[in-house]
Amino acid sequence: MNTMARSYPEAPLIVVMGVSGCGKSTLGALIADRLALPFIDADSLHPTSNVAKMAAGTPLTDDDRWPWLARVGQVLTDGRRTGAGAVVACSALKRSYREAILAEAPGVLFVHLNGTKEVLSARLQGRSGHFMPSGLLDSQLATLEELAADEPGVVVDISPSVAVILTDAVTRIRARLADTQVVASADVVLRDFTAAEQTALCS
Ligand SMILES: Nc1ncnc2c1ncn2[C@@H]1O[C@H](COP(=O)(O)OP(=O)(O)O)[C@@H](O)[C@H]1O
Ligand SMILES: O=C(O)[C@H](O)[C@@H](O)[C@H](O)[C@H](O)COP(=O)(O)O
Repeated sequence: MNTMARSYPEAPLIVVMGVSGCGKSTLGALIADRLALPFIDADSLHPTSNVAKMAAGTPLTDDDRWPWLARVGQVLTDGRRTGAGAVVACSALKRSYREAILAEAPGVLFVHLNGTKEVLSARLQGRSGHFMPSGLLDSQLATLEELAADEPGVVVDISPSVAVILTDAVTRIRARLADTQVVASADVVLRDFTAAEQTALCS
């Protein structure tokens, strides 16, 4: 295993963002593993009323999302306070949502998983056992305000395989963290895939 350790002044706080089906849960967990950080899926932070609403095919409103975004901010703040850092999968569709997260947890780096409607639709069609219906994709795309160049973050194309996206994301994150020193109070171990992990991801 090729391992690289680096000291940072603060624990990394990363939000993996984008519309439903872009790969936040899948890639968020893998990015967290690669950066040796805890992973939290913001799907689990929604109140049951939000989940019921989405499951019934109704898009959330700002008023539905604000309390949820506050919980996301709290989880990130906890990651900062404990020194553990955090990777959170959270759609964070609008700039105002990202600004609210940043107000709560300054220093967050956003990783926007960006893809075409065709790719997103295919990924959602292939997913089972999730409360979010694929029919909400249009509303998600209409709500999305893409990560702008003046926001703290990186944009990653989701069309390739999970393994390729992961390598791209981690490379961009490492570069940004090295540039901005946004990260980790303790040593953060950034490791490459083992051969077994590569095989599993590419199968
Ligand atoms: N690069 C990829 N190639 C193929 N399938 C993918 C890729 N990324 C994610 N998936 C699949 O697409 C679906 C949506 O991914 P998921 O992580 O649940 O997205 P999100 O959390 O953003 O809604 C899942 O079934 C997942 O396994
Ligand atoms: O703001 C929203 O409308 C929701 O939070 C949505 O964007 C989010 O993505 C859901 O939690 C669905 O879950 P998946 O993104 O995992 O499909």
